[in-house]
Amino acid sequence: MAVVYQALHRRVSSLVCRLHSTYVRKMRYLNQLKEDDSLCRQAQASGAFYLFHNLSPFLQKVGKKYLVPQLSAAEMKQILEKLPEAEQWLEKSVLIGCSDEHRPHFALDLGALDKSAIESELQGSFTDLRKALFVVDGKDSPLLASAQSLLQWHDSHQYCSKTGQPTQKNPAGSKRVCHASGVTYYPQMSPVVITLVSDGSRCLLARQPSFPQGMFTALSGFCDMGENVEETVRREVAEEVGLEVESLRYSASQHWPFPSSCLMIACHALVGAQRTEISMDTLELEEARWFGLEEIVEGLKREPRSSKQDDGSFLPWFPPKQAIAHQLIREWVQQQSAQTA
Ligand SMILES: NC(=O)C1=CN([C@@H]2O[C@H](COP(=O)(O)OP(=O)(O)OC[C@H]3O[C@@H](n4cnc5c(N)ncnc54)[C@H](O)[C@@H]3O)[C@@H](O)[C@H]2O)C=CC1
Ligand SMILES: [Mg+2]
Repeated sequence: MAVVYQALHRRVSSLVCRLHSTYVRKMRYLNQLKEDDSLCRQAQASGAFYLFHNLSPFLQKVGKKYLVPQLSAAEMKQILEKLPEAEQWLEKSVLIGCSDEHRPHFALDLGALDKSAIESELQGSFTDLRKALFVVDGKDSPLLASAQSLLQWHDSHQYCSKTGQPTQKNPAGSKRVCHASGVTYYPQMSPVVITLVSDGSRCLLARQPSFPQGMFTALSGFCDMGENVEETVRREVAEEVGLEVESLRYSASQHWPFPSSCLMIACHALVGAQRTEISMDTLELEEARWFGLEEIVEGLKREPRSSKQDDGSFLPWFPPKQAIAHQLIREWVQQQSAQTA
């Protein structure tokens, strides 16, 4: 009876599944792979693999374009067969998504192998993520960022912080377990607010000494334990530029892999038009100032390369479109342009 019931249940589930959209089916499949270890191991055999070497993604340059190649499990085995424990290597991979046709995608770091040997065999190069994100196709940047963050998290959570014993990852890489203490560790992100402060007609941008010359961006800061987003925005703006936020509006969010997996929560904030005198935190910032609409529009057009002046100074430029700061600045321009039209 139980067998009949299970068969019926499977049939109904598969019928219900077929009624769902491609997106829903894909998300359910990915969740199954995270929960079902043997299904995930089987999926590796038909998977596509993205390669990293010490957290730098593998790219191929074709003409002027940088491609992010996917390798089949068979191609992976060819590369790995030169290693003593080839099978165990595939186990180190982490699940990072799947195609609409349910071909699972994995990322694998081959940091223990000779980098130049792989590069010449596969005709490409392992490229620092800070460069890779900005040269690949827009749809590939979030994939590289999340894959690298997950690999980085596994790399830095090899041991249980309670017992000091090694932790084991599940095949999908969605968690690590310490079998001695029973503690399960899940990949973590740090929430960070990024705020574009405006006084109604100007916006405030700042730079840290570590930024490339001439680059200004919106104020940012990590959320403290126990804070909500509104409290972090108010505190960070007060700390960094000495201003009081009167109101704020959520814009969008973005996963950001630097320094290690942040969830960037982007907001627009308004300060009183009569209370705009900046008192800058010189420990964190090198410069913070108000920008008018015209200067922002010019800055958005400027390439970092063309920012240097003959006298050695730099004209302001802003983060590229892959960074959520760029989106905040563009939204502010649209809002100002609509107001003045
Ligand atoms: N995608 C984007 O458009 C942008 C992203 N960001 C990212 O936001 C991050 C945070 O911005 P900051 O102004 O530097 O933050 P911040 O103003 O909070 O200052 C950084 C300091 O906060 C402390 N801190 C507290 N929690 C931390 C944690 N979980 N991890 C590391 N440090 C922590 C450290 O002492 C660190 O030096 C940056 O790392 C940057 O990569 C910043 C601007 C634009
Ligand atoms: Mg900050």
